[in-house]
Amino acid sequence: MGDEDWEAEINPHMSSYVPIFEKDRYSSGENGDNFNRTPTSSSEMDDGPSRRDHFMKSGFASGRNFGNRDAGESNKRDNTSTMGGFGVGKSFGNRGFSNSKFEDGDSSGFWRESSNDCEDNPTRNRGFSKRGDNDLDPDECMQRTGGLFGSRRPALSGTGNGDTSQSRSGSGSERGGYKGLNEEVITGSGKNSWKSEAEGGESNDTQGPKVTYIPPPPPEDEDSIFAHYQTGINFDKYDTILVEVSGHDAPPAILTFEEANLCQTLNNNIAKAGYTKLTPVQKYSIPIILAGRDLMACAQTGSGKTAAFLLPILAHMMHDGITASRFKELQEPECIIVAPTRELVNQIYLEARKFSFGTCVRAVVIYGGTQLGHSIRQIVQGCNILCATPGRLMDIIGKEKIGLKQIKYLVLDEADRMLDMGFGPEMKKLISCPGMPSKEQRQTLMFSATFPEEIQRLAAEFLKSNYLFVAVGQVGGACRDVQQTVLQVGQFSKREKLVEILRNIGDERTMVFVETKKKADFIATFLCQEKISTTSIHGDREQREREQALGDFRCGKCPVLVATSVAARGLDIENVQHVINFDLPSTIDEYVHRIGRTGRCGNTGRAISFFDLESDNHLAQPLVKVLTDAQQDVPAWLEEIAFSTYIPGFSGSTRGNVFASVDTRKGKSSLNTAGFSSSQAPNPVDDESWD
Ligand SMILES: Nc1ncnc2c1ncn2[C@@H]1O[C@H](COP(=O)(O)OP(=O)(O)OP(=O)(O)O)[C@@H](O)[C@H]1O
Repeated sequence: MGDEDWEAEINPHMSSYVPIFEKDRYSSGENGDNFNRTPTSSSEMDDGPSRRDHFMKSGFASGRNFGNRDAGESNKRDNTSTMGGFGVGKSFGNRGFSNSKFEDGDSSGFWRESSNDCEDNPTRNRGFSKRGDNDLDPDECMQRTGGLFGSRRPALSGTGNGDTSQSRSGSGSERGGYKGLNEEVITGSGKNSWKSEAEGGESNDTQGPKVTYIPPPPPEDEDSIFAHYQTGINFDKYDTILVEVSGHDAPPAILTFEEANLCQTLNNNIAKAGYTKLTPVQKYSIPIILAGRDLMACAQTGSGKTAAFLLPILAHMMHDGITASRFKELQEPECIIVAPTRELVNQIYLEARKFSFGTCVRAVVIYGGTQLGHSIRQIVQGCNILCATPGRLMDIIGKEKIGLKQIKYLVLDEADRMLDMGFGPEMKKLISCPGMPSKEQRQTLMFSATFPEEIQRLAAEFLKSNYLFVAVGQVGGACRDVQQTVLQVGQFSKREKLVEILRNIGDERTMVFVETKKKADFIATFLCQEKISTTSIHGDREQREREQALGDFRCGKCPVLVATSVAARGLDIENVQHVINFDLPSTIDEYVHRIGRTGRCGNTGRAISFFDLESDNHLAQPLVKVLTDAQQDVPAWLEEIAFSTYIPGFSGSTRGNVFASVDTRKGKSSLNTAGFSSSQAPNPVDDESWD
């Protein structure tokens, strides 16, 4: 089936929809970036762009709201005749949509696509290469080749075009992604190219289009900085969770913020953030970090790990005195925080900005998919805390905008992810960079909700030997505030079931996880056609689109977000009441992170997972374990599958190994059969479904 067929297939369904648009926040002017416009296109001023084009470019803005927009607003959007979205190119063309009518319940077209496309094949990708989604963020994650700690990316090279996710592995459109509105990219050394923006330019003009996106600055007013959501009814239940600290001479936990003895400004900021009581991970981690110890901390999703490292770091900085920010070509931050996805790193930055409000500590965020010159401009204005994704960080270090000599704190958030074979090579390079203080000279902090054994062992290379290990509850366990349901749903019934559930849910915010980028596009389109306001986020979308999608979801404009694993970790979005695993992930760790997007900070949430007997049996055993540990009902059929697929003492099969229940320094973990964690999978391609 060709591109035209796909267009013919989808167009009739789209024609009746006019998607919603916000005023184009990203167009020229507001962020001072003229490069994102299409210079040859007069169409931004034109009337009457086709509805389909708008739909294609809006990121599936909304089914429900279609029809509500006035033409003037939509006319602001680019009206190129190219359908950059689902319509043409490699996105969906040639993917076998023939005979597939969305309405007629015949999903054969889509599923034929899956089976014909090795990138997406849900069956073939199970286990080892389940992450064959290609949904890595090529700018952050260079793991496709090189194996464990071997990356194709030259250390600190300036050759990698740090500005362009596209340049490393093809443009978004080349890679099959949705290509959104106003996503013009400028290549070469034209007047608008990055080369003219940041000194030094780049040597690889021929490598591909430049990314020119400049994210809009976050709001500066105090109310926005301190905006927060309420803790939930189960917040106090955190106190009952067992905490284990291992390692020598751990300082005692604190019970209140006052005991931490933080400076007044920090205390004010904590109060303004609405924090009155410490969460368990904070009670234990804050004194450990204040005592200068290295730490590996594992606590359930949504339980306040970010503040657990930010507050004591800031307290140290305030206490020791830091150099106030001032313009310098080479900045030497005291703290670097790395995280695996752009959205997460941005979120951490906003937290750092909140807690450092009114101090002279300046936090900066840099991440891929944005203009490199913009990152550099942020840094040279002063930088005490640098929040970064690994790819962009290494580029900036390579460009000698960041010196590492002053680093006192190195934080790996989602540390198991940062150390696995996807990001591990970059992290190894980071700690071997010239100037980076040795582990004896710096404080290294690692946080996650999951910590597989072998990752703990890898982590030792980064940590002082006397590091402390804090385990809040079951390491790798799911948050108990999430009510988990597993339904047996075959591939061919999934869409129908999804629509049924979403209609029952109504307008409540729901994240739908799928396994591939193309499927994310497909399901989002399908839901829009079903008049369910939906947007999507995945690694093939332009950064602008990703941020727009997240914004639309956060504010409730699109209450359904279809996502790949790129959104599985760390994201803290108010009011996400439901997570639906349309496709189960390949690993139990990822399942735990995904469902942790709901039920945060003492609030309750629901997770519904479609279990496909054809492809998900390997997850039965760990799923039963996770459900049982979280005191959830376990369906009898799932127990049966788990029993029939039970592998005594299973560890280290090609699917991964048993996840840790304890600090691995205590010896082999006593539990559990629940593993199949991601980290041991040897094939770097496995990581493609990340960012
Ligand atoms: N002591 C506290 N009191 C009130 N709210 C808190 C407290 N600590 C954290 N929070 C809030 O709880 C939410 C979840 O925190 P955070 O994102 O740090 O969780 P996390 O443990 O890092 O989750 P994940 O494992 O998903 O990354 C945030 O909105 C944060 O502001």
